[in-house]
Amino acid sequence: MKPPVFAQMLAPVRGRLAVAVLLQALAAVAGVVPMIAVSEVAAALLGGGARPERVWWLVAAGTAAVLVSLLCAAAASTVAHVADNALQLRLRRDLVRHLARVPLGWFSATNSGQVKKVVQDDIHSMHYLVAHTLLDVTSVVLTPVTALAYLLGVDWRLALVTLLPLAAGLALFARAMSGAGPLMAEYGRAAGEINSSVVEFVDGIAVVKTFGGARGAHQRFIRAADAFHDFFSRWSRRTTGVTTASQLAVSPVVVLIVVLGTGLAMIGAGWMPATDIVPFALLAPVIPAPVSGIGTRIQALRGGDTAAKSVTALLAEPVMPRPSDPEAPGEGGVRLRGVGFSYDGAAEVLSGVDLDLAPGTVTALVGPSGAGKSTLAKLVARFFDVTEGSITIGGVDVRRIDPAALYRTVGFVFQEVALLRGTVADNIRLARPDAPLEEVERAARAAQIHDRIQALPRGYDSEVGVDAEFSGGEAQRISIARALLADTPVLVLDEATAYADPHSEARIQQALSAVAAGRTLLVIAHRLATVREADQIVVLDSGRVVEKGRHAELLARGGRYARMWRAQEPAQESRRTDTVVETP
Ligand SMILES: Nc1ncnc2c1ncn2[C@@H]1O[C@H](COP(=O)(O)OP(=O)(O)OP(=O)(O)O)[C@@H](O)[C@H]1O
Repeated sequence: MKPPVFAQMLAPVRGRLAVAVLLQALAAVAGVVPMIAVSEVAAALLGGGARPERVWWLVAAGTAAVLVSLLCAAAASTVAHVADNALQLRLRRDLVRHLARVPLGWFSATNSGQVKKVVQDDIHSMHYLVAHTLLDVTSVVLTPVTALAYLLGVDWRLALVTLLPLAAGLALFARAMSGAGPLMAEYGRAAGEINSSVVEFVDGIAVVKTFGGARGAHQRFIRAADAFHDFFSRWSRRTTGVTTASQLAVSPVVVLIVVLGTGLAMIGAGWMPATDIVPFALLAPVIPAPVSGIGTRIQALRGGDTAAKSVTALLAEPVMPRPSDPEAPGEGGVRLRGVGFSYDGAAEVLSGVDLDLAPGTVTALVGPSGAGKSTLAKLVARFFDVTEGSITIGGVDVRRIDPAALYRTVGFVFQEVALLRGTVADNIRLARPDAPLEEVERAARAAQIHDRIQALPRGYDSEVGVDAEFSGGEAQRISIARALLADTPVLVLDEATAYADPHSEARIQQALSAVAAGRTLLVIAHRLATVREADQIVVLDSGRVVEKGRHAELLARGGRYARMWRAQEPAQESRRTDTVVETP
């Protein structure tokens, strides 16, 4: 049988955990000693002829054992928590180090959710396992074993009888759990269905209500809740009886009835002295007690193992190879030769793309949705590595450039702007934390956002999310200021389509014109009106370059671009006054 994954993960702190488990074992054994002492005292007193000094010795031993047990348990918990801290620190460091090396493009919304779950929830599950469950299991096993060992010494026959309720409890528990695997999977499915229908309902409530679908979405939730209820009723009907019988079998009353009944019969038959019943009355209920908490402990161990598997899987995500002998990116443009790319190794998203972005020029990428525009743009900033061909900057392959140097060379302005917690100035300074405020302001002015920032209560020191809230268009202009300050010679930008307000849009376009000055710009354009003046327009379709040229040339050619232009023409007319991304 393969050892559980968490066992391998605990290897670095195995020594400390062994010490913690040993201390807990001492605590568990010492915890039984006072009960043994009391039963010995009681037996001695009941039997008559007890020597006072023996009784005092027993009292002293019992008291000392209580102290030892408490101290050992506290020490075990401390050592386990220290081990847990060390493990968490190590895992978090490993995760951060690893995540810094996976391709940037890997961080899609889904994967970011996965990272959040692993770093927060799974590491927490592992904390529970390392700092609590292992010690808990140790005492739950050793306490009854110690009690049983003592009782075997008193009277082995009656000691074996104390095992009967334990055996019955375990057998009933096993019966309740037989076939639980598929049922647990069904439980997971039913609970998941409820969760997703609630999320769907809440997330989409505006859309759902506007389009009159509230009833439908509501129905889905009600159906999921009903299904969960049905499942739960079936589960309860199937297991409640057996689980209750199992709990009853190990309850102190039943244990005492069985053990004392048998004991009294044995005394009556003259098989054992009457005083020997005392230790059994005190210690027998301890023996089957662990059965009542077995379910939660198995659950905790399983949870820890599942969490360890997720952490292992995240640590196994392929990383981007780093150049062993990196080169500095050369001066000059960006060149793509025979570029092919596939996300899954099967479906080709890009193939045979040849493209030259001459220094200081604007290249617009256009094409239908899903043509591969964003993918191509991301390859330039090495969010992923090409599957075929090569991308060079100033003659140096991007794979041979140190990532930090690459990010100083290629900047990105996304449609989805991420403003981080911190001051507005820090947000603009992201790439150059030491940039003086004058430069920050100059960038903000060029990005058409300076006045808005000045109007905030604390100006550039206002905190995003605290006393600075920005609209989508404003946030985009901040990200443009960020790109201006970063001052990368190559800039990739995903043109915003979301900001329909003409005023905001015109200001974004002005800001983009400032960005274009003197830079090699690759812009993903959704509206052709914004790229009329580009030095080069590249039309992508199904991952291939189907046309390339300037606006007038492409129109005159009457091909794909001309058709797209005509299709968008009414929109172009209404936006004719827009500023475009102009060549400097
Ligand atoms: N992270 C990803 N994993 C797998 N497939 C992806 C991923 N991102 C994009 N794709 C797929 O690659 C193809 C090209 O997508 P891409 O986003 O590059 O197109 P696009 O031209 O930018 O589209 P749009 O204009 O709609 O943004 C699509 O079929 C898309 O489903």
